[in-house]
Amino acid sequence: MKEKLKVGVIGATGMVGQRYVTLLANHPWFEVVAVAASKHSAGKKYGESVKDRWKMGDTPIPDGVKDLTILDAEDVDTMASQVDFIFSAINLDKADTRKLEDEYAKHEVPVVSNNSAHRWTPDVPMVVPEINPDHIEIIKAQRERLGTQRGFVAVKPNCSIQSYTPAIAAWQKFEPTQVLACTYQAISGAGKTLETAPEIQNNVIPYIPGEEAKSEDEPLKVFGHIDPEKKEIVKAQSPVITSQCLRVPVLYGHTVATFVNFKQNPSKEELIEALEEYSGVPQELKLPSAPQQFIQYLTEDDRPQVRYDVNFEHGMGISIGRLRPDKIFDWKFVGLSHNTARGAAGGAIELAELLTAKGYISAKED
Ligand SMILES: NC(=O)C1=CN([C@@H]2O[C@H](COP(=O)(O)OP(=O)(O)OC[C@H]3O[C@@H](n4cnc5c(N)ncnc54)[C@H](OP(=O)(O)O)[C@@H]3O)[C@@H](O)[C@H]2O)C=CC1
Ligand SMILES: N[C@@H](CC(=O)OP(=O)(O)O)C(=O)O
Repeated sequence: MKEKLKVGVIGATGMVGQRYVTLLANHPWFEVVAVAASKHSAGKKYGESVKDRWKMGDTPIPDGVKDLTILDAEDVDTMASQVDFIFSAINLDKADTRKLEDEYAKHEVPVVSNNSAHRWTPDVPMVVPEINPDHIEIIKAQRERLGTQRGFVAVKPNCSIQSYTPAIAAWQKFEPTQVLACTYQAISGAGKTLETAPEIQNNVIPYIPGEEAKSEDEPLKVFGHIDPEKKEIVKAQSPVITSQCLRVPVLYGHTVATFVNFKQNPSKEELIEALEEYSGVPQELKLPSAPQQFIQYLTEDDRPQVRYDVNFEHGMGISIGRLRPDKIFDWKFVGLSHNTARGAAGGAIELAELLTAKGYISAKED
C-alpha cells in the first residue's frame, strides 16, 4: 500500500474507542486522522478529554491522536470529508446507531462497526474473518439497496461468542448438533474497569442484559450463507445453542465452559488436530492483525487461564483447553478470548484489513 488509508473513529473516547486508537497507533495500512464522540466531548482535544478516563492501563494515549480535536459524531459531513472509512464504537440506542451508520454509508464512507445495531440487517455481513470471510460479498447487494458506490456497513459479532464459535467452526466436519455455553465475562465488556465497577469486586453477577440471545443466535449468522436471489445472509439451522452469561471480576478476557454434541463421533486427537490446523483467509493473506496461530490447544489441566493466556497472539488468538468426554454431551472444553482485542476493536480492525485486501475499502479519489 502506497499511502496509509485515512481512518476516523466514532465513539473514540469510550472503552472500545480507546482500544481502537491504541491498536491503530502504528498500523501499517491505516492512520487515525479524525476522532468523534458525543456533543459533550466535541471541540475538546482528545488527550485532554480522555486523560482522566483512560482505560488502557500503561499503554499511553498515542501521540498521533492526542492533539486531534474531537468531532461531533453526528456531524457526518465533516467526518466524511476527512476520511476513507470509519470504525464505529458509539454507544447509542439501536435505532439511532443504525440511522447514523447508514448516514455515513450514504455519504460514501465505509463503516466497520462494533455495535450490535446492524448485526441482523440481512445484507450486512457479520464477520469473523477466519470463519466467514466470503460473507463480505453481500456488500454488493447492500450498496444497491443504499444506492452507494463506496459506502456500506460491515459488523463484527458479539464478544461472548468468540471463545467458543472458532472451535465449533473448526469442528464443522464432525457436524456439531448441540452446544451449551456458559460464559464468564470480563467487566471491560460493560465499558468499565475493576475500579469503576465496585459492584463486581468479590462478586459474580448472573445477568448481562441481552447477552444470552446474542450468544445463542449470532454464531448461526456467522455459520450462514449468502442467498444470491434474496440478496441476504441466511442463518444456519444448526447447531442449536443454549447459553448462560455471567459477569465476573476480571478486567479483560471472556472465558467459556462449553459442551458439544456431534453427529459424527470424533476422537480427542481428531478434535485437537482440527483446532490446531484451523486457519483462514487472514492467515493466507497475512493480514497485519491476523494471528499466526488462530486457535491454540493447551494440554495442562489448569489452562486456559485469563492471567496467562488472554494475550495469546496479541489478544487475537483463541485458547482452548480441558477437552474431555462428558456424561450428558459428547465433549466439553473451556475456551478463552480477549474481549476488547479479538472480541471488539481487534476483530473489527482485522475485518477492515480483509475488506481492504479484497478491494471493498480503498483510498477516496479526491
Ligand atoms: N466493551 C467491550 O468489550 C465491547 C463493546 N462493544 C460495543 O461497542 C460499543 C462501544 O462500547 P464501549 O466502548 O464499551 O462504550 P463506552 O460507553 O465506553 O463509550 C461510548 C462512546 O460512545 C460515545 N457516545 C455516547 N453517546 C453518544 C452520542 N449521543 N453521540 C455520539 N457519540 C456518543 C461516547 O462519547 P462521550 O465520551 O462523548 O460520551 C463514547 O465515545 C457499544 O455498542 C458496545 O456494545 C462490543 C464488543 C465488546
Ligand atoms: N455485552 C458484552 C459487550 C458488548 O458490548 O457486546 P455487544 O457488542 O454485543 O453489544 C459484554 O458485556 O461483555
